[in-house]
Amino acid sequence: MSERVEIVEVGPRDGLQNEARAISVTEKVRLVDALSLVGFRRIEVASFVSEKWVPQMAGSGEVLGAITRVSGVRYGALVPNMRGLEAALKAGADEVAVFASASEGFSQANINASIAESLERFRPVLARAREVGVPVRGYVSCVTDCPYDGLVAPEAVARVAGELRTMGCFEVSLGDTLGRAAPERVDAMLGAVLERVEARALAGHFHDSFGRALENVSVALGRGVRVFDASVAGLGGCPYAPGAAGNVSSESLAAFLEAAGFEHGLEIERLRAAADVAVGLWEADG
Ligand SMILES: CC(C)(COP(=O)([O-])OP(=O)([O-])OC[C@H]1O[C@@H](n2cnc3c(N)ncnc32)[C@H](O)[C@@H]1OP(=O)([O-])[O-])[C@@H](O)C(=O)NCCC(=O)NCCSC(=O)C[C@@](C)(O)CC(=O)[O-]
Repeated sequence: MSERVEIVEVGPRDGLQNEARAISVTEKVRLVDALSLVGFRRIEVASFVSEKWVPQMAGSGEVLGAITRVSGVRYGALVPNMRGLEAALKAGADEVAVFASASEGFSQANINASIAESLERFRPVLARAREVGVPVRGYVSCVTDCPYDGLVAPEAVARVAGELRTMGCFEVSLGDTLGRAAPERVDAMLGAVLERVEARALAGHFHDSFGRALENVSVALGRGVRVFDASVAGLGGCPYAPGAAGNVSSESLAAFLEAAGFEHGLEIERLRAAADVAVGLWEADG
């Protein structure tokens, strides 16, 4: 039997947070419901951040309340602080994610805090989530390149990833936020991170601005990473990373993994149907 690689669907969050127009709760729910039938074990559907900072994620509580939950699927949400965590718990998120950066410039631009301040902010979030039995994922953004500070040193990524893991994150997702990473730099970054975090607790999160995301997935597979984030129809980007395109598309990642001899557990026809729903959102965008 071939080895399993998990694709974590992040389109409803990472994708829609960057859309130009306001997407209604009904439209978001339609997309999540289509994705729920595909076979993903985890779908990131919400973000409990300031509506002033990211207006596109308004209504996240309503989205979590209105989706048709499918057994075996964990529905996740981003939380930047305790307030976000409490809102996510109230809305019934099955998993939450805190998000840090390996570069100071992006940390300030994205969450108005230094890296050290952000990690301190996350400690009580992890403690409270542990109390109520909700798993916490940790993101590290800008793992090779930062839109404000330029190149990021592998050791800086390893430090933040190690802190998040030590704090209790069950998984650390390494984000090439700009989609600018060259495979050899991803390899060097992973070499440093693996000194502190075991491969089974890592995920790869590659944006595809320059068409190199799948090469970077390949490098990470070679390093033992077996979880990758992807976005249906390649939706997305980050409002605080100018010029960044969406994540690698879930469809191309599934095809790539299949060709490389891995099992992903997704039903391709249903994935295509969900991609049609996502493309419909763009078309409505004009
Ligand atoms: C962290 C803050 C809130 C700090 O924002 P701040 O201005 O420093 O802090 P604040 O405490 O003064 O809060 C500002 C306002 O937000 C409210 N507020 C405070 N907390 C919350 C909350 N949880 N939910 C809702 N509202 C909140 C708070 O009440 C206040 O409202 P006001 O008094 O002005 O009316 C802000 O910077 C923020 O929301 N940033 C989020 C930015 C974001 O979501 N970026 C995109 C996601 S990260 C990403 O895309 C990278 C990733 C994960 O995909 C991986 C990758 O690709 O690299």
